[in-house]
Amino acid sequence: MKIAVVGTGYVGLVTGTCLTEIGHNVTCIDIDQNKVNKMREGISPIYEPGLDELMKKNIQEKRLFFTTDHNEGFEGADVIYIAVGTPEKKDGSANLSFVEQVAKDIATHVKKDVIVVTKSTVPVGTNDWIKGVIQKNLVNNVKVDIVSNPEFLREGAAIYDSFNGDRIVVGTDNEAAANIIEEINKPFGIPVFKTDIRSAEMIKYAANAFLATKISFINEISNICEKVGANVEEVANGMGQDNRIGSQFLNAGIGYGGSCFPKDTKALIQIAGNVNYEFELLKGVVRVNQKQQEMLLNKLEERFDSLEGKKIAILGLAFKPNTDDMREAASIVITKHLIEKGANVVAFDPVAMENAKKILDSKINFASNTIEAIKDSDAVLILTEWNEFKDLNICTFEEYMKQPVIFDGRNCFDLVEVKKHRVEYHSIGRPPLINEKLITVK
Ligand SMILES: NC(=O)C1=CN([C@@H]2O[C@H](COP(=O)(O)OP(=O)(O)OC[C@H]3O[C@@H](n4cnc5c(N)ncnc54)[C@H](O)[C@@H]3O)[C@@H](O)[C@H]2O)C=CC1
Ligand SMILES: O=C(O)[C@H]1O[C@H](OP(=O)(O)OP(=O)(O)OC[C@H]2O[C@@H](n3ccc(=O)[nH]c3=O)[C@H](O)[C@@H]2O)[C@H](O)[C@@H](O)[C@@H]1O
Repeated sequence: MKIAVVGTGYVGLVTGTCLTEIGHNVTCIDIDQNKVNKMREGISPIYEPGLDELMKKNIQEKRLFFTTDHNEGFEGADVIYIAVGTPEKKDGSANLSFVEQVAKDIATHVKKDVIVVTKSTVPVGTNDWIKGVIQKNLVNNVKVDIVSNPEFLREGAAIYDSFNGDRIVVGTDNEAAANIIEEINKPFGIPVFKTDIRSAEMIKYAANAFLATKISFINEISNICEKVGANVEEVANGMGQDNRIGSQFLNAGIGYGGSCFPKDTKALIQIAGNVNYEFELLKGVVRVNQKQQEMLLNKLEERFDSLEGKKIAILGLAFKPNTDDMREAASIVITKHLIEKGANVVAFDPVAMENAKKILDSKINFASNTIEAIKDSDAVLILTEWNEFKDLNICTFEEYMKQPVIFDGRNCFDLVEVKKHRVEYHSIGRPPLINEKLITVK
């Protein structure tokens, strides 16, 4: 099958590359010439484990191509995937201007019948609107079918998820188009769930909102655990063993970030609001998440008389491990606050430093490794649970910090292990550990 993918971000590039891996011929189109130049060399512009290797292999086997020219990319395509961004507007609703531009480009350039598949996360009703935009601007007399095919991959595990997803959702009012999309995806061996377009669009928002709800729920439980002397990890473990609840997405921390949960929860509140429905539960989920990002800061500020001039080390800047994505990362809010309080902030992240430097305060110093970041610091804040940090021997904090006061926003360490060391350790939803022999200043 000859396929064009428009937009080569996390979704488009991974989708395009994985479709070539199962034998399709794919041209990826992006308006960013620098990205396209890199990708032609088999270099991914984003950090995603395993992606470069797959790209190089399929470029070599002449199945994967890149261009900035929509006309060239659409030439002969049986199917066109839309995978451009749908970022948040100021009012929380989804910005559909990139999608609109692609719909117009499709209308201008397609010369044969084609199926347009929307992978981007778009509000309910958008696929009908896309169809309208294409029909209105269509230059040639061709038939265009529309399919909603929302994406469920996670950054950092995108290749794995593409080959091991739980389901592929195909929403359309045209059975023949649904069958073709099912056939394209057959080699992945993932069950296909066929439904109508609006339900498919809603499934995507409902799934993300539900996962976000699980996170905010466990974060609220963690805050109560701290006050009543319970341990949130034990609680999540005990809850998760009930199959009706499930053990995933019950890790308490400093809230969810990333390019999707924050924007998609707010967009769903808007979608509901547009039909005069107040999604009270989801509004609470969003509020709890904002509050949770500040929890670690509150602990830090309670612990020290002043942060003025204190050296605070930040371990982890990306919104989660195995990605260089800084969108809506908790580190943005936390470092901003520390700088405002006059702290001397030194940060380190194994892969997100380049992106972080572009958006974080210029007063932040960036270290080139963990030791350099924590050396002579008054406190360390762990914001991303990279394995590199989880595997640290606690002795490292004792050895290098001015005083080993640790604020762990991702519960990276086992309390039994921490207890063996002369450190002060604050985590999320678990009792603080303060070694009696440790003398620290406030
Ligand atoms: N990032 C993720 O993990 C997931 C994202 N999604 C959804 O998928 C969509 C894409 O997300 P990301 O891949 O993160 O976006 P992104 O922002 O990383 O990439 C979008 C790409 O589209 C390109 N672009 C914009 N307009 C274009 C045009 N007219 N023609 C060609 N290229 C154009 C941009 O240059 C950029 O490279 C969003 O709707 C998002 O909500 C869904 C599931 C997972
Ligand atoms: O629509 C999307 O873009 C994607 O959003 C999420 O994927 P992603 O944002 O890549 O990352 P997650 O692993 O879901 O983590 C999101 C945030 O939640 C936080 N999280 C996750 C799980 C948990 O138990 N606790 C928790 O705080 C993470 O630290 C991170 O900040 C969904 O998991 C994907 O299914 C979806 O396709």
